Amino acid sequence: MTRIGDANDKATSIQSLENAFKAKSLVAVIAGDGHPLYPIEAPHPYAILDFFHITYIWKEKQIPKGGSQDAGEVSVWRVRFEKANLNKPSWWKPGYIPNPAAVKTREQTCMKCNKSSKEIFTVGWFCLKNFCDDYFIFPGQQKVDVKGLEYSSEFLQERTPFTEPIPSLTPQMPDGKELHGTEMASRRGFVCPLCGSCNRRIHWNFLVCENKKCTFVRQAPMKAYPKDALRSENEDCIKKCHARRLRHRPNHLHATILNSNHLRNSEVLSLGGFTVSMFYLPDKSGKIIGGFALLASTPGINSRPGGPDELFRELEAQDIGLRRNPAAVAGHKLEGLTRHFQQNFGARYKFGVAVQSKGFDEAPATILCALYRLIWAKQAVTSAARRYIGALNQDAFDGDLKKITESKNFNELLALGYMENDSINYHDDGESELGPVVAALSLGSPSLMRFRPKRKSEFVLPTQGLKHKPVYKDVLEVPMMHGDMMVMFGTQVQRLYEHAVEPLGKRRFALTARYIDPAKMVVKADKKDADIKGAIPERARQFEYDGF
Ligand SMILES: O=C(O)CCC(=O)C(=O)O
Ligand SMILES: [Fe+2]
Repeated sequence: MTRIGDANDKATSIQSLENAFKAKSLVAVIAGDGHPLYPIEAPHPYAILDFFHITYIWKEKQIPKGGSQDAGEVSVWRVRFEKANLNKPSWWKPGYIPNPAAVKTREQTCMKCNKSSKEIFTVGWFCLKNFCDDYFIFPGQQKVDVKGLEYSSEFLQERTPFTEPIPSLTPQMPDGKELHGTEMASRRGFVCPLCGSCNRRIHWNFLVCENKKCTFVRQAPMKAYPKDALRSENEDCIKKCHARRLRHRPNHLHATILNSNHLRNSEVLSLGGFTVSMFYLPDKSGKIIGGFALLASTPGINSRPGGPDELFRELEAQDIGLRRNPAAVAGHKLEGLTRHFQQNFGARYKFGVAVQSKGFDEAPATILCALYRLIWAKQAVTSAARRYIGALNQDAFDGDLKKITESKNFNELLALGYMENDSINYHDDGESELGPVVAALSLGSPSLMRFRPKRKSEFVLPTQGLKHKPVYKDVLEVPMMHGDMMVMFGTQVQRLYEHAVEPLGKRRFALTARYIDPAKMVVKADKKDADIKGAIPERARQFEYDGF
């Protein structure tokens, strides 16, 4: 890459550095291992140097690397960082201790702009203010020859004392005593107390140093999430959703219908002990292609033995293997992890992220108990949907929809853990080997689930004045409270809609069950693996659920 024009003065990066310079702020400097001026071999892909302060910012002319002088000069920003604590040895330059008072660069005021500039080059002084007519011109009106400019030794050796207090660069390890384990301070990364490496919070129940040469591991068991914290999160969620529902018509019992034109078909019914809100989702021609059901739980259901209260308390006390997995540029030094923590049970569910999987025979009772609740929910919701569409004209729904009740039992369950501020962005559950029904049980903190049509759905709705407007915004927003379940049905729903989940609290589990068709798996070994891992063990029968 060769720079062909002057650097932008308004870029946020230079503006923030200017602000830090003016405010005399401390800046923690992190160096990547690709830097050609590293005086030692870089110990990590990214290494934290120290706290620095900015002591000079100027714009400098140069001939772009790889270009010739004829190609023209360009101006680039330069920022001088000096280490804040000059008495502390620098690990990247062993043995070097600078003398703060040794040298001072000469400064001179420009006759043209009346601003002072440092004499930073060996060739002598000239104005360094890029807005000045005399910028890069010696006082005698002679242009500075940009080729071969060298910084003066005074400028290189100058040191500016930093007189404000310098805090520690190392944040404190999350304190197991005061925290319950899923708040921001716990979910953030940590600095290894053994080797000093910076680490990401990868595992739900323990901390491990990512430096392969280090052995640091520390258990981080969750404390029981306080009941009153859950209560107040629930109250806040109910208030927030209630206020939003009132702003939209029709005012639905549980959900916010953001586009009533779009969601014309909905009903509320009772299934088992649950109040169930059914929303039937259309394609662009208005035909129902499937739907979404929210099964709202009750305190009675939640507190039954083996019910959501017990499941939540068991999940927070156990280590079921939840971890964050590489989501972006896996294996690269810029690798990004999923926001939420995952563990796959049963057949392996392959989506954008590779998640570790355990067979149902290895699954704890909690998972199998949740699985049977979801199997019940699937059966109850799809039967109700079949009744609803059965009463409609044949051309009001997609023909394939009748098959949903015949779809196979779930053979997979993905457990997700969300800490404070974790979320899952818009996506579909539409991988080709997936069955048409997906069901989830929500435990702990409340959350908001949102649905919107995808661009490819080509939805257009007539709006006022008969102009037609595409719809890609949320059409439905549903709170999922502790103990609630949701069911999505219809393959086309996943093709034309996407959903996102935003937890509104600090500890939530979502257990989502699917059917993954081994016959559609390309690799033979995967099919066998799915058959074995997805078989529900006999001992799980005791968890069969009746809807109450
Ligand atoms: O967190 C949830 O309730 C559901 C998450 C989800 O959409 C998924 O697992 O695909
Ligand atoms: Fe999903």
